[in-house]
Order: sequence, then structure tokens, then C-alpha cells
Amino acid sequence: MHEILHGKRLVAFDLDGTLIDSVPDLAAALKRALRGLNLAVPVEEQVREWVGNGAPVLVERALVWAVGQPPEAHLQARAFDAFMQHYGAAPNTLTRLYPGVTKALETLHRAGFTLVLITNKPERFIAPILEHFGVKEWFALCIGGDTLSEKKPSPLPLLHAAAAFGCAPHECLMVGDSRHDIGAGKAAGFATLALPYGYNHGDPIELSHPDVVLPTLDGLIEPTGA
Ligand SMILES: O=C(O)COP(=O)(O)O
Ligand SMILES: [Mg+2]
Repeated sequence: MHEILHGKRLVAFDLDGTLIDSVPDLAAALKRALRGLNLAVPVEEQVREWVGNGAPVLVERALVWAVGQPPEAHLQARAFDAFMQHYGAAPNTLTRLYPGVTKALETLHRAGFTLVLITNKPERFIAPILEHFGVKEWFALCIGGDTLSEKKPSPLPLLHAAAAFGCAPHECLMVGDSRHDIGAGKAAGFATLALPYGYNHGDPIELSHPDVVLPTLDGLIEPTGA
């Protein structure tokens, strides 16, 4: 096990860009929504830079790009509803688990860590996706971007999860791909571990100064030899 796990009891995982590469399905749903409104559609690489602050902000960023200004409320509402419908209908068509995810979750769970999922994705999508990839059973709690009154980078969901299992913040680790995960982790008093392969608005995750950066989750569970 990686030394950052020493003294830890709870590990909180981000979802998009950390466990799953979900942008292809997010982009497909966004394109369908925009096309349905007769608006320009972005390429997948653009969508990759817009993910991370939850579905309403994803749709808003797409509309700003498509119409050149902040969208009026009725356009935002129509595009958001369409996006939610399209994504809900096909959240797992092109989405893939990143390497090492299943083994890391299973190994940590069997080693006695409490695993929680803290994503900014709307809560309704979490269970179908985790079930599809056969990893839902490893999580003791899942929190979405609309589950509580605040989402990452607020520390609130992290502190909520720690309290739910009677853990002090210093006994917890936040694992994520974006500045919102690392910011929330630091604000909550968690240790922080970053994966560089996900979505961080085009910036290197090192700029957020996580405690550790690993190329994949394999490094979290590898024997240290110590
Ligand atoms: O829906 C999003 O913005 C992405 O969510 P996540 O990276 O917090 O899982
Ligand atoms: Mg993420």
C-alpha cells in the first residue's frame, strides 16, 4: 500500500476523470441537446475542458460557447433538460473505467478502508454507472453534486462523509483528477492524491499541489516493500 494510506480509514474517490473516462458520453449527450436547439455543436476535446463543476455548469459553458454570451434562463433550462434526458438514456455507451480502478477499489475495501464516492455529477446517474461497471458494492456512500447544499470545491461533502463514518479529517484521503477535488480535500483537512489523466480544465493537476500524484491507481495499492 502507498504510504499516504498510513493512518487512514476512509478513502473518498471522485468519479469523472478519476474512475471513469465519461467525456465521450457526456459530449454525445451535450451534442444531441445543442443540435435539438439548432445550435452549433462542440468537439469532444472542448467538452473535456468544461467538465468538473457539475451538469448545470457544463451545459452553461457549452451555451456560452455556442451563442457567444451567458444564456438566458429559458435557454439554459431547455438545454439542461435535454442534456439530462440524453445522458440518462446512454451514460455507459462509450464510457470506460480507467486502468487499475477495479483492482484498487476491491483491494482497499478488502483491506478494511471505508470507500466513498464524491462527485459533482448529478446523483441520479451515479448508481447506474457504478452498477454497469460492477464497482458499486465497494462504496459505503455516494454523494452527487446535487445531494447536499454545496458541492466540490466546497469541503462540505467530504466533511459529511467523514462524519458519517466517525472519521477525523486526518484519517481521510481524497483521490481525484481536478483542482476541485484537491481544493475540497485541502479545505476539509484530508490528505490529497491526484491522477493526471482526467479533466482539469486543461491545466496540469500539479498546479493544485496535491500531496501525491500517481500515474494510475495501481500505485496506491502496490506493495511498498517496507
Ligand atoms: O459532473 C461533473 O462536473 C464531473 O464530476 P466529477 O469529476 O466531480 O465526478
Ligand atoms: Mg473529476
